[in-house]
Amino acid sequence: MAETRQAETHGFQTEVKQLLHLMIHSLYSNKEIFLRELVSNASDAADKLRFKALSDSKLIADDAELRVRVSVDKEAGTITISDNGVGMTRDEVMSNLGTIAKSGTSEFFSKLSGDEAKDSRLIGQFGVGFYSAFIVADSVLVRTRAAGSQSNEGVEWSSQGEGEFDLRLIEKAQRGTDIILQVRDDAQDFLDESRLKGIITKYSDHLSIPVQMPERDDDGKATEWKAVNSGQALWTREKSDIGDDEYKEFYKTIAHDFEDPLLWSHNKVEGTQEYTSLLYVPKRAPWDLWNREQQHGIKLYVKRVFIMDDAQQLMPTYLRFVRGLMDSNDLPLNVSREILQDNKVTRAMRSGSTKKVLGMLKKLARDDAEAYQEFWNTFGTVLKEGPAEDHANQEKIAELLRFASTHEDKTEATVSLDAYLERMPEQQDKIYYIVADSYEAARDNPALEIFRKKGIEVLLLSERIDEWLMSHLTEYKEKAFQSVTRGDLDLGDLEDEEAKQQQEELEKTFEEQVKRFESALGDKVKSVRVTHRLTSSPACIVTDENDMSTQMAKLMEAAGQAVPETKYIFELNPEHTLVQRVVSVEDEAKFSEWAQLLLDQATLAERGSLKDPAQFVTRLNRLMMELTDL
Ligand SMILES: Nc1ncnc2c1ncn2[C@@H]1O[C@H](COP(=O)(O)OP(=O)(O)OP(=O)(O)O)[C@@H](O)[C@H]1O
Repeated sequence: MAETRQAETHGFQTEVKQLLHLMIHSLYSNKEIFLRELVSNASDAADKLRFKALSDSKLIADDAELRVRVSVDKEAGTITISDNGVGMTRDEVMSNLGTIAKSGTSEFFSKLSGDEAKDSRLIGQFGVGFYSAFIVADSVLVRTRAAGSQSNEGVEWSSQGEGEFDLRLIEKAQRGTDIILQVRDDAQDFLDESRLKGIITKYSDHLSIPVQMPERDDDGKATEWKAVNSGQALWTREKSDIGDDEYKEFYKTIAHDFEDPLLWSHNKVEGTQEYTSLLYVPKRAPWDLWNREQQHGIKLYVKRVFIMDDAQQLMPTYLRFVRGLMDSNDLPLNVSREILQDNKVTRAMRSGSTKKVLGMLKKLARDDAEAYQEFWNTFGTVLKEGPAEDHANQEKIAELLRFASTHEDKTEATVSLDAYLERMPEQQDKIYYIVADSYEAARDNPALEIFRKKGIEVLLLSERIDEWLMSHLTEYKEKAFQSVTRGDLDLGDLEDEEAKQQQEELEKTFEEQVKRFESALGDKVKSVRVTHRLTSSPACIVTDENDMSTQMAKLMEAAGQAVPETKYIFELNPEHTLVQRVVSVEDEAKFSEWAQLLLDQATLAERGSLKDPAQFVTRLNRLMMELTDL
C-alpha cells in the first residue's frame, strides 16, 4: 500500500465549486460524457508524453506502449480509468484539479443565469473536462505520477466534489494517472463494462491511442487487456498511405451506404485554424434529399474525439448531400450545437470545406465529364439552391451549373455557362435564358423566335427551383443574365443598323394600331407595343423589367402567398398575317374580340393557364362560328 505523507486539505477555487454544483445539477441527462472526457484527457496525456519524449526519450523508454485502460469493480462500486501518459507533479495537480485556469472563466461565470437549461448549454461551451467525473461519482480518487519523477513522488488527490480536496504524496510504481470513481447510487448502471465499451466505441473509436478493457473468463476474472477502439483514425493518417479501398470502406461505415462514393477529398488544414476534413460525395441521392431539414451528414470530431453527428453548421444546405467528417484542433471538447452556430472556428471550417467540395466538383467536371453529368443528374437541383444561399461562392457554383439550351435542343441539362460563353458571338453581351413550366414549354415559347432566327443560344430552364435560381444569379464572368420574356428586348450589337432602322419604321407605321389595341384591351394589359422577338407568332406577352416574372408569381402562389397581380406587356408582330387581318377589321366591337383572343392565346403560351378559360373558349367558338359562316 502507498505510504502516506504530508496529507493536506485544500479548498477549491470558488469557480470550481460553482462549476461542480452546476454540472451535477444540469448535466444529469447526459451523464455518459464523463467517460469521453476522462478518456480524452488520458489520450491527451499520452500525446503530451509523446511530445516530451521527442527531446527526452528516457521518459517513455521503460513503458513505451501508451494506452488507456478502463475497468469496473462491481463489488467496490468503482470505475477506473488508467493511463501511462505524462502524469502530473504535485504542483500540477494543485493547479489542474483545484482551480480553473482557463481564459474567460470570470466572463463565463458572470453569464450564468441560474436557469439550469440555459446554464447547461453554457457549461457545454466552457468545457466540463475532468470535473465531469462528479456527474457519476460521489467521490473521486486521482493517483498520478509525472513522467521522469521518482516512484515516491506520486500524488494522490481525492474529493467528494463539494468544497475541498485532499492531497498527499504516495508511492506509485508507474508513471501516469489512475482515476477511480466511486459511482453514485443513481449512476450504478455505469458499473457495467459492456455499457462502458459501448460509450467508448461511440465517442472514442477513432482515438489514436488504444483504449483497453479487460477480457474476462466465465467466472468474470480478468484474463488480458484488449483494445476496444479501432486504434488509428483513418483521417489522421497521411493521404499517401491510404488506399482507395480504405477510403471507400470508411465511407460505407460512416455514411451507411452500400455503394462506393462518387468522389472524396481528404485535407489537413494548418494555419490560424487547424482541422482535417474528409468529405465524400455519394453516388446516389438519399431518399430524403428534397427535405431541406434533412440532417446533414457531417460528423464533428474535436482532437479525434467524436462530438456529434450531423453538424449542420459545417456545411451549407445546398451541399447537404456531402457525407464525411471534420476534426478540429481548436474547438472545445464540449462544444454544443448552439455554440457551433456562432463560432469563428466553425465558420472558417465551413467556408474551407465548402470551397473544397466546390473544388472537387470542378475538378470532376474538368476531368471526367461523364461522371460529372451523373453527379449533376442526381444532385444538380440541390446545387441550384447555392447561388441564393451562398453569395460569396456564387461564381464558383455558377460554373458547376448545367442547363438545357437551344444549342442542342435536348431535355438533358448538359450545357455549362462556360460552354455558352465560348460559343456566343463577340458582339453578344448577355446570357439569354427562359424559364417555363416544362422543357417543351420553354423550347416552344414564341419569345425564342428571334433568337433562333439569329442563331443566338438561349438556356432553357424548366425546374421549379429555376426561377428562384435566376433571381439570385445576376451575372457570370461579367455577362449579365437576361430573361427573353422580360423587359424590352434589346439585342444590342447583335442587331445591325439596317434592321434597327426597319424596326423603327415598322413601329411608326403601326403606332395607330397599337393605340387601338390599347383602348380595346384597357387595363387588362400594362401596355402594348411592337415586338422585336417574334418571327412566326402573332403576339406574345412579357413582363416588365421590374415586375415579378410569371414563374416567380406561380411559385409564390403555389406556396400560398399573396401575389400582387402583374400586368403584362402585350407585344404584337405587325408582319404576321393574322395581326394584319385583325387590324383590318373596322368594327371596333369585333376588333376588340380579336384583340382579346390574341391576348388570351399569348397568355396561354406564356403562363400555361388563363384566369378565365371558359370565357376564352366561348370567344374562340363565337369567332370560329363567324368564320365558318362566311
Ligand atoms: N489523465 C491525465 N493525465 C495528465 N494530466 C491530466 C489528466 N487529466 C487531466 N489532466 C490535467 O488537468 C488539466 C485539466 O483537465 P480538464 O479536463 O479539466 O481540462 P482540459 O483538458 O484542459 O480542458 P477540456 O477538457 O475542456 O478540453 C488538463 O489540462 C491536464 O493538464
